[in-house]
Amino acid sequence: MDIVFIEGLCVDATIGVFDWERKIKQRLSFDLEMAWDIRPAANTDDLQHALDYKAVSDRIVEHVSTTQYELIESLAEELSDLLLKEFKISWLRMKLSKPGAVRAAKNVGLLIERGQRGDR
Ligand SMILES: Nc1nc2c(c(=O)[nH]1)N=C([C@H](O)[C@@H](O)CO)CN2
Repeated sequence: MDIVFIEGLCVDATIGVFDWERKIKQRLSFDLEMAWDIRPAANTDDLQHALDYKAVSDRIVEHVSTTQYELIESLAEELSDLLLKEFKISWLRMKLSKPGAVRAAKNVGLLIERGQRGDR
């Protein structure tokens, strides 16, 4: 299976478990790998047959900037679920980074895989 990817998609979000976090925006960053057979798009040279990384990126920005969660786990789960359904993606790997969360760390976050990868 082929992969369509998005790296370093940054969105400012209201997210966190502490009261002060509800009053500010914090930068989140997303790296996504999404299973997709690219041959129909390649054979037709038609975006209709491609997994449109711009449309996926726009959807992520819209969802993250219009919702509020305490845990990044909740956001990751909801977002991966809606991407799988809305874009008919069979499998994805999502790295969700909250780089400002721990002062002593360069980065913290989650790496999740959802769906069925299919043929490898
Ligand atoms: N596994 C998680 N651990 C923590 C989270 C989280 O969302 N998932 N969140 C926090 C705080 O909101 C933190 O980001 C503030 O510094 C702590 N641990």
